[in-house]
Amino acid sequence: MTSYDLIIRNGNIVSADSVQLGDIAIKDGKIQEVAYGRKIDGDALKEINAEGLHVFPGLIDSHVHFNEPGRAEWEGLETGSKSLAAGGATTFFDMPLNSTPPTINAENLALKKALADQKAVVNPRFWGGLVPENIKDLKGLHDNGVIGFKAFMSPSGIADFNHSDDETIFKGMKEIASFGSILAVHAESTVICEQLAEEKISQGKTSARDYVESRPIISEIEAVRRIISYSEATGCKLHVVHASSRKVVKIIEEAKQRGVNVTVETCPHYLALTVKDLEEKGGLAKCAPPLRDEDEVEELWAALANGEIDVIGSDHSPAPASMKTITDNFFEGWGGISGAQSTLNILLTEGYYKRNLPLEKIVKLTAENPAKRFGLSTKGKIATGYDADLAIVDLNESFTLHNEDLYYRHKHSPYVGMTFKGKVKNTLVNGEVVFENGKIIVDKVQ
Ligand SMILES: NC(=O)NC(NC(N)=O)C(=O)[O-]
Ligand SMILES: [Zn+2]
Ligand SMILES: [Zn+2]
Repeated sequence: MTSYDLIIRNGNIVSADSVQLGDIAIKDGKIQEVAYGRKIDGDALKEINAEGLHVFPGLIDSHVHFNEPGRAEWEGLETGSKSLAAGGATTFFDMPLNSTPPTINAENLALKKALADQKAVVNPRFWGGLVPENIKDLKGLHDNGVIGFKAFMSPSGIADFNHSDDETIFKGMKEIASFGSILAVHAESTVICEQLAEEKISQGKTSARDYVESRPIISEIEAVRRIISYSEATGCKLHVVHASSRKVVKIIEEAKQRGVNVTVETCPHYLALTVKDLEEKGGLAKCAPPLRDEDEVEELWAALANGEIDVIGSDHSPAPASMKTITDNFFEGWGGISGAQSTLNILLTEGYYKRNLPLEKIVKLTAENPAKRFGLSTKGKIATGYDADLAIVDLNESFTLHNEDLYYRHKHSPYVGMTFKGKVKNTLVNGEVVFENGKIIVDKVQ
């Protein structure tokens, strides 16, 4: 009898504090042994020779919108999860909105879970929503295993997911704190964004730059300050998603220092793209908060290097091409970027290669930190007893991203045409190879 299901030999194993040569043995979906600097004895049903390659903990993408049920024509759990696997991600947290019905009660959560069980090729997890109508449903969502709750402080762009006024947020946070869960927020100020947009539009100012100026950094800062105060008043754990600027991160940093239980996410697009890209690529690069200028991008990289940011999530928020085509009015068209497949590519090319961001930091931001923050006790690390969720990467291989390389339902992305260094060769989910030689080789996660 063979000792293991799989042995990965001679890979450079990347953890949050080191990169070391070693072997990894896997059985029953779990990592059985990690041997640094020596060979694992015993045999296996399959061996992968990882000589010259790097083995990362699979990415945990804590922020995707896969739109199913109800809006699968925008993406779907199958295409969305396949794109993650192709990019080295092994777990996703699906946001409660852009699916219909949205995940705002236990019944709707059950619908989404059942579909993910049939279709996802990586591990699915779910956020519940906090909306003005569902305070009474939060506990039921929690009891059914949501990661936490997501609220919008400004309009979400989706009719069946209302944004939360301050009363809702405060009440919701008290409730969420009562069972020890966490609130994730889209933090932009409704007052600032709406009034500035109204002004611009009434003056016929609708360029990319006008759109960006209608959602300024101060609008994020104002909302973040307010929600931090609510967190301090209620004791509710807080996670600020998609911070677009280090100035926002600084506010969160100060709160952390006072002992507030708050973390912050940024996204690959704020690290790889600027307002210029929005001007050039149009709707493909439209999101909210919007892309910023180059100096902000560099500051965000500095914040990453300095450990001020906790998590990188893709905020993959796809839509059909027709909704991403903007001719002259940037206030029209879907706000959301298709990018889930490229997170690691961007961190390696723009981070590791261009700005000396250590591989260890990439592991922290994409695996170890999200696992810790959101209570995935068997994920995020390459260590004995952990789930065998892994990405094997050739750091020396370069490629240019083409539309046809994308697994998304709609094969467009602002990253198409970019040349990346570092290519995912294999992705393993629960010990099973799901992506190999450029192809997805399973139908669903085991
Ligand atoms: N309805 C959305 O998917 N919105 C998303 N859109 C972005 N980020 O542009 C988000 O996370 O706010
Ligand atoms: Zn958002
Ligand atoms: Zn989002």
